[in-house]
Amino acid sequence: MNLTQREALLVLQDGAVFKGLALGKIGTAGGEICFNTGMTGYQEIYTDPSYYGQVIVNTTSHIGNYGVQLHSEEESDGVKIMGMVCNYFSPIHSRHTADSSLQEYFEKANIVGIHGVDTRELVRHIRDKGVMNCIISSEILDPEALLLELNNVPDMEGLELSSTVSTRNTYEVGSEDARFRVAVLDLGIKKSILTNLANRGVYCSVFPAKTSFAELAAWNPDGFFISNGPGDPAAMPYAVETVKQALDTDKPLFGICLGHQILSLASGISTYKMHNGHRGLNHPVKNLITGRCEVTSQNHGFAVRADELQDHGKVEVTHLNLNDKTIEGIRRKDKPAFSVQYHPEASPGPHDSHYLFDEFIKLIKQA
Ligand SMILES: NC(=O)CC[C@H](N)C(=O)O
Repeated sequence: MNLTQREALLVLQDGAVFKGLALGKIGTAGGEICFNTGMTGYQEIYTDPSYYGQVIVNTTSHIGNYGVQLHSEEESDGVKIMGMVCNYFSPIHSRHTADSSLQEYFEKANIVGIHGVDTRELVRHIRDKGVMNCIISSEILDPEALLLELNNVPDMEGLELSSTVSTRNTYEVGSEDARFRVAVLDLGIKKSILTNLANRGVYCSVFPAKTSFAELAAWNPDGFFISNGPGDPAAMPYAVETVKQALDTDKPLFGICLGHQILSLASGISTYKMHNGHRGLNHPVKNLITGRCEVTSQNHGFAVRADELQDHGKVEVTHLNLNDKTIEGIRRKDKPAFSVQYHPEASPGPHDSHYLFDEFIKLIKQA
């Protein structure tokens, strides 16, 4: 497949302009600009619903070179990012199991991208200035006009997005004869989380984001799972309320990423927007209980406040990020509930943290 040599532009909210070439669909797209440093797993990243509303910069030097696999490497029912920026975009792919090229995949999903951008320069710029919105276009090549368009891109702070990407209808995953039943609150769940639960003998019922606690409880679960997802956790009082009520049952509860932030909010700890998020596959995290270091997969732009966790009567910190000491995991002292900010399902990423799923099962068995 040949790429066009059509020009494209990336314009940041602060007026910085980067020139490149078009990829994917010809068009215009805006969102919050985020960089992911992972060297593999681009398809899992593009289909992770937590990236909804965001334009992804892949800092790895080659993108597209292994094509895409239609179902096995998708983390949801399709591409969820708003747009993509990279340095070298490969028009050809070589992997005998690939179903198509990334170019074709993006065209079908209506995703606009730009390649040939010096991603090192771009990331240094965002790293220093902090996270901001951006717009990419292969149809409007006037920076001033794009800056005006950028005003229509909503600010991520205060934005509720889970109800847009969550399932419309409740569905089940796993075998009905499984040993345990877990009610999953889908705030934008990745498929591999459900696979990890089902592989451990869990029958999951996956509920839409705005399902009331009464509906979850009526299914008579043995435990609750609160998923990852896009947007600002502080804009989701409905999910915080559901988690508060789930905690009152004293049944085991496990949260990942957005789910971790919601458990924190439900426990009286606030969240904040980070200067830049953590997105990549090699973030070192210290498990404070075992003293071990885990190499983790991460994708978040908000975090929970460390100062509010000091001497907190009901919550203790279980995991710390070794790069910047941000909170990576908590557990309730008074309830069988815990959560992590990073992604133990490791898709894409290292498998160091799979044990957390086992710990959830152990809590359910004990209960
Ligand atoms: N992966 C996630 O669940 C992301 C959570 C949240 N939207 C954040 O950016 O921090």
